[in-house]
Amino acid sequence: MTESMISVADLNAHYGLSHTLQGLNLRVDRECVAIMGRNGVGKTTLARALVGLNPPKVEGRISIFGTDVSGWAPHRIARHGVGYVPQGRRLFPSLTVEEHLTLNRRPGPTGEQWTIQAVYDMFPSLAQRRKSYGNQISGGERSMLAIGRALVTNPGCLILDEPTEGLAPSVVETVSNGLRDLSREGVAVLLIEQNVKAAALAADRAYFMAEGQIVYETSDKDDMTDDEVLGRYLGVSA
Ligand SMILES: Nc1ncnc2c1ncn2[C@@H]1O[C@H](COP(=O)(O)OP(=O)(O)OP(=O)(O)O)[C@@H](O)[C@H]1O
Repeated sequence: MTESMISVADLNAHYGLSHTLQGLNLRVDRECVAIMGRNGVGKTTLARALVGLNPPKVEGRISIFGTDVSGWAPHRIARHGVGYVPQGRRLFPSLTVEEHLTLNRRPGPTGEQWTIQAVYDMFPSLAQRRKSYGNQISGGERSMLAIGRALVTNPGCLILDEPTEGLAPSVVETVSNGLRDLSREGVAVLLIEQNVKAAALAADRAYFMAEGQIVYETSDKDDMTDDEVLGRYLGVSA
């Protein structure tokens, strides 16, 4: 059997005495996989561990494209072909929309198809704001720019931490459809998402996370939005 694009085995993370990730296992192939879970269960900690932004203590194995990247620095993981859309977006107030894209643009494992124009085609409102600075755009535009900035690196794997936060429903749909299409083109997409409808639209499979572990896995879209399932594993409803 060939190794998955992302493979995580027995991942543990600690913040001081707090054991945040507790022996977590997951895999992502050429598909879109959602991670769903309540606030504070460790979703961001997981995303950060995958891209090398570690809390004080992390143990376990993280393999990306068949290479063990455990302990690698974030820039090395990025160069390996991993795109990351962080929560909080981390944009630069002194750079324009276009400069954010230009500075990050490079060919990646999937070639060069994600040009700046391709990002503008996906998010037309960014094209209109191309000369605006990172601190002069709306929350939704910030999310779009953070996604665009990851896409122009032409990643082979894309990790997104609540990318639809702050987006209008029509743009949520654009993003979800875009992520689904990206996975169809062979990119491994790991989508942390609290918007269950957005997750179900984009994802082929979902992991439900609670207290630092995966507690449920499904590839049934109805399950992903089912009130009984969501209530049982996440304590929320769709
Ligand atoms: N820098 C830190 N120092 C200490 N504890 C932290 C730190 N960052 C996160 N934690 C704790 O680790 C746990 C997991 O946090 P994390 O941000 O990974 O959760 P999350 O599932 O992404 O939550 P949310 O959906 O609210 O973003 C929480 O209890 C949080 O308080």
